[in-house]
Amino acid sequence: MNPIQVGLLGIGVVGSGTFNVLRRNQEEIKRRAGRGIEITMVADLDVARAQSLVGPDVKVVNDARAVIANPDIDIVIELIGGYGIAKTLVLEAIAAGKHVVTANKALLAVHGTEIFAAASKKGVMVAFEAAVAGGIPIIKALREGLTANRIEWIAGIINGTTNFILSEMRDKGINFDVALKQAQALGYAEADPTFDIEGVDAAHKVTIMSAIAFGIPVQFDKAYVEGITKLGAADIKYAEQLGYRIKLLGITKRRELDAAQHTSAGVELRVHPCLVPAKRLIANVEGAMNAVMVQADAVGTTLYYGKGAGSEPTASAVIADLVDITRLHTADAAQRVPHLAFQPNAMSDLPVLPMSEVVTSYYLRLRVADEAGVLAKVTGILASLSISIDAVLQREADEVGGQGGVVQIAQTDVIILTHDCVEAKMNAAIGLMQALPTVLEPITRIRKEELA
Ligand SMILES: NC(=O)c1ccc[n+]([C@@H]2O[C@H](COP(=O)([O-])OP(=O)(O)OC[C@H]3O[C@@H](n4cnc5c(N)ncnc54)[C@H](O)[C@@H]3O)[C@@H](O)[C@H]2O)c1
Ligand SMILES: N[C@@H](CCO)C(=O)O
Ligand code: NA
Repeated sequence: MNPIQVGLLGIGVVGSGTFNVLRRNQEEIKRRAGRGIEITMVADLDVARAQSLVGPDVKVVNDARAVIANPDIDIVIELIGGYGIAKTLVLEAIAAGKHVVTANKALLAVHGTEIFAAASKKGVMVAFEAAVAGGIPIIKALREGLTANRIEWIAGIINGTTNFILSEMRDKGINFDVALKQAQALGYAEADPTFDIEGVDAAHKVTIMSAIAFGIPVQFDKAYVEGITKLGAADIKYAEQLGYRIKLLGITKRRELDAAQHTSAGVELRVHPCLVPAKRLIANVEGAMNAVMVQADAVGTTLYYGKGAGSEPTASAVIADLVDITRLHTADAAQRVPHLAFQPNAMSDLPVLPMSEVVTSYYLRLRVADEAGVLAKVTGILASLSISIDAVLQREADEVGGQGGVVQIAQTDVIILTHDCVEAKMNAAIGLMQALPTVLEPITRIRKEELA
Protein backbone atom coordinates (compact mmCIF):
# COMPACT_ATOMS: atom_id res chain seq x y z
CA MET A 1 0.00 0.00 0.00
CA ASN A 2 1.22 3.53 -0.76
CA PRO A 3 2.21 5.64 2.22
CA ILE A 4 -0.50 7.86 3.66
CA GLN A 5 0.27 11.45 2.67
CA VAL A 6 0.47 14.16 5.28
CA GLY A 7 0.56 17.96 4.86
CA LEU A 8 2.34 20.06 7.49
CA LEU A 9 1.28 23.62 8.26
CA GLY A 10 4.11 25.44 10.09
CA ILE A 11 7.59 23.96 10.36
CA GLY A 12 9.01 25.64 13.47
CA VAL A 13 10.21 23.94 16.68
CA VAL A 14 7.58 21.17 16.72
CA GLY A 15 7.12 20.91 12.96
CA SER A 16 10.82 20.31 12.30
CA GLY A 17 10.97 17.72 15.09
CA THR A 18 7.97 15.96 13.58
CA PHE A 19 9.53 15.88 10.12
CA ASN A 20 12.86 14.58 11.44
CA VAL A 21 11.49 11.87 13.77
CA LEU A 22 9.02 10.63 11.15
CA ARG A 23 11.85 10.26 8.66
CA ARG A 24 14.38 8.79 11.09
CA ASN A 25 11.97 6.16 12.47
CA GLN A 26 9.99 5.55 9.29
CA GLU A 27 10.55 1.80 9.16
CA GLU A 28 9.67 1.27 12.83
CA ILE A 29 6.59 3.48 12.48
CA LYS A 30 5.45 1.64 9.34
CA ARG A 31 5.70 -1.72 11.14
CA ARG A 32 3.36 -0.34 13.79
CA ALA A 33 0.94 1.60 11.59
CA GLY A 34 0.70 -1.07 8.92
CA ARG A 35 1.39 1.58 6.31
CA GLY A 36 4.07 4.19 5.63
CA ILE A 37 3.40 7.76 6.76
CA GLU A 38 5.03 10.59 4.77
CA ILE A 39 4.98 14.35 4.99
CA THR A 40 4.80 15.22 1.28
CA MET A 41 3.89 18.91 1.45
CA VAL A 42 4.79 21.70 3.86
CA ALA A 43 3.49 25.25 4.19
CA ASP A 44 5.46 27.90 6.04
CA LEU A 45 5.79 31.66 5.65
CA ASP A 46 9.57 31.20 5.44
CA VAL A 47 9.73 28.95 2.39
CA ALA A 48 13.51 29.01 2.02
CA ARG A 49 14.13 27.91 5.62
CA ALA A 50 11.41 25.27 5.36
CA GLN A 51 12.86 23.91 2.11
CA SER A 52 16.32 23.68 3.69
CA LEU A 53 14.83 21.68 6.57
CA VAL A 54 12.98 19.12 4.43
CA GLY A 55 15.23 18.83 1.38
CA PRO A 56 14.34 19.02 -2.31
CA ASP A 57 11.93 16.05 -2.46
CA VAL A 58 9.19 17.67 -0.39
CA LYS A 59 6.99 20.37 -1.89
CA VAL A 60 7.12 23.61 0.14
CA VAL A 61 4.65 26.46 -0.30
CA ASN A 62 3.91 29.62 1.64
CA ASP A 63 0.14 29.28 1.34
CA ALA A 64 -1.32 26.78 3.79
CA ARG A 65 -4.52 26.60 1.74
CA ALA A 66 -2.59 24.95 -1.10
CA VAL A 67 -1.85 22.05 1.26
CA ILE A 68 -5.50 21.77 2.33
CA ALA A 69 -6.59 21.83 -1.31
CA ASN A 70 -4.25 18.98 -2.31
CA PRO A 71 -6.49 15.92 -2.90
CA ASP A 72 -3.62 13.47 -2.27
CA ILE A 73 -3.27 14.60 1.33
CA ASP A 74 -5.35 12.74 3.94
CA ILE A 75 -4.02 14.26 7.15
CA VAL A 76 -3.16 17.90 7.90
CA ILE A 77 -0.89 18.74 10.85
CA GLU A 78 -1.42 22.24 12.23
CA LEU A 79 1.72 23.51 14.02
CA ILE A 80 1.34 27.25 13.50
CA GLY A 81 -0.21 28.07 16.88
CA GLY A 82 -2.62 30.71 18.18
CA TYR A 83 -6.34 31.24 17.74
CA GLY A 84 -6.18 33.30 14.52
CA ILE A 85 -5.23 31.82 11.17
CA ALA A 86 -4.78 28.40 12.81
CA LYS A 87 -8.50 28.24 13.61
CA THR A 88 -9.51 29.15 10.06
CA LEU A 89 -7.12 26.59 8.59
CA VAL A 90 -8.21 23.79 10.93
CA LEU A 91 -11.87 24.40 10.10
CA GLU A 92 -11.06 24.56 6.37
CA ALA A 93 -9.09 21.32 6.55
CA ILE A 94 -12.03 19.62 8.30
CA ALA A 95 -14.43 21.01 5.70
CA ALA A 96 -12.17 19.57 3.01
CA GLY A 97 -12.49 16.14 4.66
CA LYS A 98 -8.94 15.99 6.07
CA HIS A 99 -8.13 14.51 9.44
CA VAL A 100 -6.30 17.03 11.61
CA VAL A 101 -3.46 16.65 14.12
CA THR A 102 -2.64 19.69 16.22
CA ALA A 103 -0.47 20.67 19.20
CA ASN A 104 -2.48 23.85 19.62
CA LYS A 105 -3.93 23.78 23.14
CA ALA A 106 -4.91 27.46 22.97
CA LEU A 107 -7.11 26.78 19.96
CA LEU A 108 -8.78 23.68 21.43
CA ALA A 109 -9.32 25.11 24.93
CA VAL A 110 -11.10 28.14 23.48
CA HIS A 111 -12.72 26.85 20.28
CA GLY A 112 -12.73 23.10 20.89
CA THR A 113 -16.51 22.76 21.00
CA GLU A 114 -16.89 24.26 17.52
CA ILE A 115 -13.93 22.33 16.08
CA PHE A 116 -14.95 18.91 17.47
CA ALA A 117 -18.54 19.41 16.33
CA ALA A 118 -17.39 20.29 12.81
CA ALA A 119 -15.10 17.23 12.75
CA SER A 120 -17.81 14.86 13.98
CA LYS A 121 -20.25 16.19 11.40
CA LYS A 122 -17.72 15.68 8.61
CA GLY A 123 -16.65 12.27 9.92
CA VAL A 124 -12.99 13.20 10.42
CA MET A 125 -10.72 12.99 13.46
CA VAL A 126 -9.02 15.86 15.28
CA ALA A 127 -6.15 14.45 17.34
CA PHE A 128 -4.28 16.50 19.93
CA GLU A 129 -1.98 14.40 22.13
CA ALA A 130 0.78 17.00 21.74
CA ALA A 131 -1.47 19.77 23.06
CA VAL A 132 -1.30 18.59 26.69
CA ALA A 133 1.98 17.79 28.44
CA GLY A 134 3.81 17.44 25.10
CA GLY A 135 5.37 14.00 24.79
CA ILE A 136 3.60 12.46 27.80
CA PRO A 137 0.72 10.31 26.47
CA ILE A 138 -1.76 11.80 28.93
CA ILE A 139 -4.62 12.17 26.47
CA LYS A 140 -4.29 8.50 25.61
CA ALA A 141 -4.19 7.60 29.31
CA LEU A 142 -7.22 9.68 30.25
CA ARG A 143 -9.36 8.78 27.23
CA GLU A 144 -8.50 5.10 26.97
CA GLY A 145 -6.29 3.73 29.73
CA LEU A 146 -8.48 5.00 32.57
CA THR A 147 -11.81 4.49 30.83
CA ALA A 148 -13.10 2.12 33.55
CA ASN A 149 -12.78 4.77 36.23
CA ARG A 150 -14.69 7.61 37.74
CA ILE A 151 -11.97 10.24 37.71
CA GLU A 152 -11.89 12.36 40.88
CA TRP A 153 -9.16 14.89 40.26
CA ILE A 154 -6.15 15.77 38.15
CA ALA A 155 -3.23 17.93 39.28
CA GLY A 156 -0.33 18.61 36.99
CA ILE A 157 2.84 20.51 36.32
CA ILE A 158 1.88 21.19 32.72
CA ASN A 159 3.97 24.18 31.76
CA GLY A 160 7.65 23.48 31.25
CA THR A 161 8.67 27.12 31.03
CA THR A 162 7.38 28.06 34.49
CA ASN A 163 8.63 24.86 36.10
CA PHE A 164 12.04 25.58 34.57
CA ILE A 165 11.95 29.16 35.92
CA LEU A 166 10.91 28.05 39.44
CA SER A 167 13.59 25.34 39.51
CA GLU A 168 16.34 27.72 38.35
CA MET A 169 15.26 30.36 40.88
CA ARG A 170 15.23 27.87 43.76
CA ASP A 171 18.33 25.84 42.94
CA LYS A 172 20.66 28.37 41.36
CA GLY A 173 19.32 31.65 42.63
CA ILE A 174 18.99 32.80 39.00
CA ASN A 175 16.55 35.66 38.62
CA PHE A 176 13.21 35.37 36.90
CA ASP A 177 14.06 37.25 33.69
CA VAL A 178 17.29 35.34 33.03
CA ALA A 179 15.53 31.99 33.57
CA LEU A 180 12.71 33.00 31.21
CA LYS A 181 15.22 33.96 28.49
CA GLN A 182 16.86 30.53 28.85
CA ALA A 183 13.50 28.78 28.52
CA GLN A 184 12.79 30.79 25.36
CA ALA A 185 16.19 29.92 23.89
CA LEU A 186 15.51 26.22 24.56
CA GLY A 187 12.24 26.41 22.54
CA TYR A 188 9.93 25.74 25.51
CA ALA A 189 8.14 29.08 25.70
CA GLU A 190 5.04 30.09 23.77
CA ALA A 191 5.31 32.71 21.01
CA ASP A 192 3.93 35.11 23.64
CA PRO A 193 5.69 34.06 26.87
CA THR A 194 3.13 35.86 29.04
CA PHE A 195 0.92 32.84 28.24
CA ASP A 196 3.47 30.72 30.13
CA ILE A 197 4.29 32.94 33.08
CA GLU A 198 0.72 34.16 33.70
CA GLY A 199 -0.62 30.58 33.79
CA VAL A 200 -2.67 30.85 30.58
CA ASP A 201 -0.91 27.97 28.78
CA ALA A 202 -1.37 25.69 31.80
CA ALA A 203 -5.03 26.75 31.95
CA HIS A 204 -5.50 25.82 28.28
CA LYS A 205 -4.11 22.35 29.02
CA VAL A 206 -6.05 21.71 32.24
CA THR A 207 -9.23 22.89 30.49
CA ILE A 208 -8.73 20.14 27.90
CA MET A 209 -7.98 17.51 30.57
CA SER A 210 -11.03 18.58 32.57
CA ALA A 211 -13.30 18.07 29.57
CA ILE A 212 -11.90 14.60 28.93
CA ALA A 213 -11.92 13.55 32.59
CA PHE A 214 -15.49 14.59 33.36
CA GLY A 215 -17.19 14.61 29.96
CA ILE A 216 -17.94 18.35 30.06
CA PRO A 217 -17.39 20.85 27.22
CA VAL A 218 -14.05 22.73 27.05
CA GLN A 219 -14.64 25.94 29.02
CA PHE A 220 -11.44 27.96 29.18
CA ASP A 221 -13.41 31.12 30.00
CA LYS A 222 -14.46 29.56 33.33
CA ALA A 223 -10.93 28.67 34.45
CA TYR A 224 -9.27 30.56 37.30
CA VAL A 225 -5.81 31.62 36.09
CA GLU A 226 -2.93 32.90 38.21
CA GLY A 227 0.73 32.71 37.15
CA ILE A 228 4.09 32.92 38.88
CA THR A 229 5.01 36.57 38.31
CA LYS A 230 4.05 37.67 41.82
CA LEU A 231 5.88 34.88 43.66
CA GLY A 232 8.62 36.15 45.96
CA ALA A 233 11.89 34.49 46.91
CA ALA A 234 10.83 34.76 50.58
CA ASP A 235 7.83 32.50 50.02
CA ILE A 236 9.89 29.90 48.17
CA LYS A 237 12.25 29.89 51.19
CA TYR A 238 9.53 29.73 53.87
CA ALA A 239 7.74 26.96 51.98
CA GLU A 240 10.97 24.91 52.06
CA GLN A 241 11.31 25.47 55.81
CA LEU A 242 7.78 24.14 56.28
CA GLY A 243 8.47 21.03 54.18
CA TYR A 244 6.83 22.20 50.95
CA ARG A 245 7.82 23.18 47.40
CA ILE A 246 6.01 25.79 45.33
CA LYS A 247 4.85 24.55 41.91
CA LEU A 248 2.53 26.03 39.31
CA LEU A 249 -0.26 23.46 39.16
CA GLY A 250 -3.20 22.98 36.85
CA ILE A 251 -5.96 21.40 38.93
CA THR A 252 -9.38 20.07 38.04
CA LYS A 253 -11.54 18.31 40.59
CA ARG A 254 -15.02 16.85 40.74
CA ARG A 255 -16.96 18.21 43.73
CA GLU A 256 -20.13 16.97 45.35
CA LEU A 257 -22.64 19.31 46.99
CA ASP A 258 -21.20 20.24 50.39
CA ALA A 259 -23.70 21.75 52.80
CA ALA A 260 -21.05 22.39 55.47
CA GLN A 261 -18.90 24.49 53.13
CA HIS A 262 -21.93 25.99 51.35
CA THR A 263 -20.72 24.86 47.95
CA SER A 264 -22.60 23.30 45.06
CA ALA A 265 -21.81 20.25 42.97
CA GLY A 266 -19.52 20.99 40.05
CA VAL A 267 -15.99 20.95 38.73
CA GLU A 268 -13.06 22.99 40.00
CA LEU A 269 -10.85 24.30 37.19
CA ARG A 270 -7.88 26.35 38.26
CA VAL A 271 -4.22 27.22 37.72
CA HIS A 272 -2.15 28.89 40.42
CA PRO A 273 1.09 28.50 42.36
CA CYS A 274 0.68 25.84 44.98
CA LEU A 275 2.50 24.52 48.04
CA VAL A 276 3.00 20.79 47.60
CA PRO A 277 4.56 18.54 50.29
CA ALA A 278 8.26 18.16 49.41
CA LYS A 279 8.00 14.38 49.88
CA ARG A 280 5.53 13.94 46.99
CA LEU A 281 7.09 12.73 43.74
CA ILE A 282 5.49 15.62 41.86
CA ALA A 283 7.22 18.15 44.14
CA ASN A 284 10.53 16.83 42.81
CA VAL A 285 9.76 17.36 39.14
CA GLU A 286 12.42 19.84 38.05
CA GLY A 287 13.39 21.92 35.05
CA ALA A 288 11.14 21.81 31.99
CA MET A 289 9.78 18.38 32.92
CA ASN A 290 6.01 17.89 33.28
CA ALA A 291 4.07 15.53 35.53
CA VAL A 292 0.36 14.83 35.81
CA MET A 293 -1.27 13.08 38.80
CA VAL A 294 -4.66 11.50 38.26
CA GLN A 295 -6.85 10.24 41.09
CA ALA A 296 -9.49 7.77 39.99
CA ASP A 297 -11.77 5.47 41.96
CA ALA A 298 -10.68 2.03 40.76
CA VAL A 299 -7.00 2.45 39.95
CA GLY A 300 -6.16 4.98 42.70
CA THR A 301 -3.45 7.51 41.99
CA THR A 302 -1.40 7.32 38.81
CA LEU A 303 1.43 9.65 37.83
CA TYR A 304 2.65 10.49 34.32
CA TYR A 305 6.07 12.11 33.97
CA GLY A 306 8.16 13.26 31.04
CA LYS A 307 9.04 16.05 28.67
CA GLY A 308 6.15 18.42 28.14
CA ALA A 309 7.87 20.68 25.65
CA GLY A 310 10.65 20.77 23.09
CA SER A 311 11.01 19.74 19.48
CA GLU A 312 11.26 15.94 19.43
CA PRO A 313 9.34 15.18 22.66
CA THR A 314 6.35 17.06 21.26
CA ALA A 315 6.89 15.46 17.84
CA SER A 316 6.62 12.07 19.55
CA ALA A 317 2.99 12.88 20.45
CA VAL A 318 2.18 14.36 17.04
CA ILE A 319 3.39 11.18 15.33
CA ALA A 320 1.49 8.93 17.75
CA ASP A 321 -1.66 10.72 16.56
CA LEU A 322 -0.63 10.21 12.92
CA VAL A 323 -0.31 6.48 13.58
CA ASP A 324 -3.72 6.33 15.31
CA ILE A 325 -5.36 8.06 12.37
CA THR A 326 -3.56 5.87 9.84
CA ARG A 327 -4.90 2.78 11.58
CA LEU A 328 -8.44 4.09 12.04
CA HIS A 329 -9.26 6.34 9.13
CA THR A 330 -10.97 3.66 7.06
CA ALA A 331 -12.89 2.32 10.08
CA ASP A 332 -16.47 3.21 10.87
CA ALA A 333 -16.49 6.56 12.69
CA ALA A 334 -18.43 4.97 15.58
CA GLN A 335 -15.41 2.79 16.34
CA ARG A 336 -13.15 5.76 17.00
CA VAL A 337 -12.47 7.09 20.49
CA PRO A 338 -14.70 10.17 20.98
CA HIS A 339 -12.78 13.47 20.89
CA LEU A 340 -13.58 14.22 24.54
CA ALA A 341 -13.62 10.56 25.69
CA PHE A 342 -17.41 10.55 26.25
CA GLN A 343 -19.95 10.13 23.46
CA PRO A 344 -21.10 13.57 22.23
CA ASN A 345 -24.71 12.77 23.20
CA ALA A 346 -23.62 11.77 26.73
CA MET A 347 -21.84 14.94 27.80
CA SER A 348 -22.52 16.29 31.29
CA ASP A 349 -23.72 19.81 32.15
CA LEU A 350 -21.94 19.77 35.52
CA PRO A 351 -20.96 23.44 36.00
CA VAL A 352 -17.45 24.75 36.46
CA LEU A 353 -17.48 26.26 39.96
CA PRO A 354 -16.48 29.88 40.52
CA MET A 355 -13.19 30.30 42.40
CA SER A 356 -15.12 31.55 45.45
CA GLU A 357 -16.53 27.99 45.83
CA VAL A 358 -13.19 26.19 45.59
CA VAL A 359 -12.15 24.39 48.77
CA THR A 360 -8.45 24.16 49.57
CA SER A 361 -5.96 24.93 52.32
CA TYR A 362 -3.76 28.01 52.42
CA TYR A 363 -0.34 29.45 53.14
CA LEU A 364 -0.58 33.05 54.31
CA ARG A 365 2.32 35.43 54.88
CA LEU A 366 1.67 38.61 56.80
CA ARG A 367 4.22 41.35 57.29
CA VAL A 368 3.31 42.69 60.70
CA ALA A 369 4.52 45.16 63.31
CA ASP A 370 6.24 43.16 66.01
CA GLU A 371 3.92 44.14 68.85
CA ALA A 372 2.18 42.21 71.60
CA GLY A 373 -1.25 40.95 70.58
CA VAL A 374 -0.80 41.01 66.78
CA LEU A 375 -0.87 37.26 66.42
CA ALA A 376 -3.92 36.99 68.70
CA LYS A 377 -5.83 39.45 66.51
CA VAL A 378 -4.95 37.57 63.33
CA THR A 379 -5.83 34.15 64.71
CA GLY A 380 -8.98 35.65 66.24
CA ILE A 381 -10.18 36.70 62.77
CA LEU A 382 -9.55 33.21 61.40
CA ALA A 383 -11.36 31.63 64.36
CA SER A 384 -14.33 33.99 63.94
CA LEU A 385 -14.76 32.60 60.43
CA SER A 386 -14.22 28.99 61.60
CA ILE A 387 -11.00 28.71 59.60
CA SER A 388 -8.86 26.16 61.34
CA ILE A 389 -5.10 26.72 61.65
CA ASP A 390 -2.66 23.93 60.90
CA ALA A 391 0.63 25.65 61.77
CA VAL A 392 2.06 29.09 62.56
CA LEU A 393 5.62 30.21 61.98
CA GLN A 394 6.88 33.52 63.29
CA ARG A 395 10.24 34.85 62.19
CA GLU A 396 12.54 36.86 64.42
CA ALA A 397 11.85 40.56 64.10
CA ASP A 398 13.82 42.67 61.61
CA GLU A 399 14.47 46.20 62.67
CA VAL A 400 13.43 48.35 59.77
CA GLY A 401 13.68 52.01 58.87
CA GLY A 402 15.15 54.78 60.92
CA GLN A 403 17.73 57.24 59.70
CA GLY A 404 21.20 57.34 61.15
CA GLY A 405 20.74 53.98 62.82
CA VAL A 406 17.67 54.99 64.84
CA VAL A 407 15.27 52.06 64.91
CA GLN A 408 11.74 53.09 63.99
CA ILE A 409 9.73 49.91 63.91
CA ALA A 410 10.35 46.23 64.36
CA GLN A 411 8.65 44.10 61.69
CA THR A 412 8.30 40.42 61.27
CA ASP A 413 6.79 37.83 58.95
CA VAL A 414 4.05 35.62 60.32
CA ILE A 415 3.32 32.53 58.23
CA ILE A 416 0.10 30.63 58.77
CA LEU A 417 -0.92 27.30 57.26
CA THR A 418 -4.65 26.60 57.40
CA HIS A 419 -6.79 23.53 57.02
CA ASP A 420 -9.30 23.32 54.16
CA CYS A 421 -11.79 26.13 53.82
CA VAL A 422 -13.85 27.60 51.04
CA GLU A 423 -12.16 30.43 49.10
CA ALA A 424 -14.99 32.91 49.80
CA LYS A 425 -14.31 32.60 53.55
CA MET A 426 -10.59 33.04 53.04
CA ASN A 427 -11.23 36.17 50.95
CA ALA A 428 -13.28 37.58 53.84
CA ALA A 429 -10.57 36.68 56.37
CA ILE A 430 -7.84 38.29 54.28
CA GLY A 431 -9.96 41.44 53.95
CA LEU A 432 -10.35 41.71 57.74
CA MET A 433 -6.69 40.93 58.47
CA GLN A 434 -5.49 43.40 55.85
CA ALA A 435 -7.49 46.15 57.57
CA LEU A 436 -5.57 45.70 60.85
CA PRO A 437 -3.18 48.66 61.32
CA THR A 438 -0.46 46.24 62.43
CA VAL A 439 -0.54 44.38 59.06
CA LEU A 440 1.94 46.47 57.13
CA GLU A 441 2.00 45.05 53.57
CA PRO A 442 -0.40 43.22 51.24
CA ILE A 443 -0.94 39.69 52.57
CA THR A 444 0.52 36.89 50.45
CA ARG A 445 -1.87 33.98 49.88
CA ILE A 446 -0.66 30.79 48.22
CA ARG A 447 -2.97 27.81 48.02
CA LYS A 448 -1.78 24.46 49.34
CA GLU A 449 -2.61 20.95 48.13
CA GLU A 450 -1.63 17.80 49.99
CA LEU A 451 -2.25 15.65 46.85
CA ALA A 452 -2.81 12.57 48.98
N1 LIG B 1 7.47 24.35 21.36
C1 LIG B 1 6.98 23.41 22.16
O1 LIG B 1 7.69 22.80 22.95
C2 LIG B 1 5.53 23.04 22.07
C3 LIG B 1 5.06 21.97 22.82
C4 LIG B 1 3.70 21.59 22.74
C5 LIG B 1 2.86 22.31 21.92
N2 LIG B 1 3.34 23.37 21.21
C6 LIG B 1 2.42 24.05 20.30
O2 LIG B 1 2.79 23.72 18.99
C7 LIG B 1 2.46 24.77 18.10
C8 LIG B 1 3.72 25.19 17.34
O3 LIG B 1 4.69 25.62 18.27
P1 LIG B 1 6.21 25.84 17.85
O4 LIG B 1 6.95 25.99 19.13
O5 LIG B 1 6.63 24.80 16.88
O6 LIG B 1 6.09 27.27 17.14
P2 LIG B 1 7.13 27.96 16.14
O7 LIG B 1 6.90 29.42 16.26
O8 LIG B 1 8.51 27.43 16.35
O9 LIG B 1 6.64 27.47 14.70
C9 LIG B 1 5.52 28.00 14.04
C10 LIG B 1 5.81 27.95 12.55
O10 LIG B 1 4.62 28.34 11.84
C11 LIG B 1 4.99 29.18 10.76
N3 LIG B 1 3.82 29.98 10.40
C12 LIG B 1 3.30 31.08 11.02
N4 LIG B 1 2.21 31.51 10.38
C13 LIG B 1 2.02 30.68 9.32
C14 LIG B 1 1.06 30.62 8.27
N5 LIG B 1 0.05 31.49 8.18
N6 LIG B 1 1.17 29.63 7.35
C15 LIG B 1 2.19 28.73 7.43
N7 LIG B 1 3.14 28.75 8.40
C16 LIG B 1 3.04 29.71 9.32
C17 LIG B 1 6.17 29.99 11.28
O11 LIG B 1 6.93 30.51 10.21
C18 LIG B 1 6.91 28.93 12.11
O12 LIG B 1 7.86 28.24 11.33
C19 LIG B 1 1.84 25.85 18.98
O13 LIG B 1 0.44 25.68 18.99
C20 LIG B 1 2.40 25.55 20.36
O14 LIG B 1 1.59 26.01 21.40
C21 LIG B 1 4.64 23.74 21.25
N1 LIG C 1 5.16 26.69 26.37
C1 LIG C 1 4.81 25.36 26.72
C2 LIG C 1 5.14 24.43 25.60
C3 LIG C 1 4.54 23.08 25.75
O1 LIG C 1 3.17 23.11 25.58
C4 LIG C 1 5.55 24.96 27.98
O2 LIG C 1 6.45 25.70 28.44
O3 LIG C 1 5.23 23.93 28.57
NA1 NA D 1 0.63 14.67 25.55
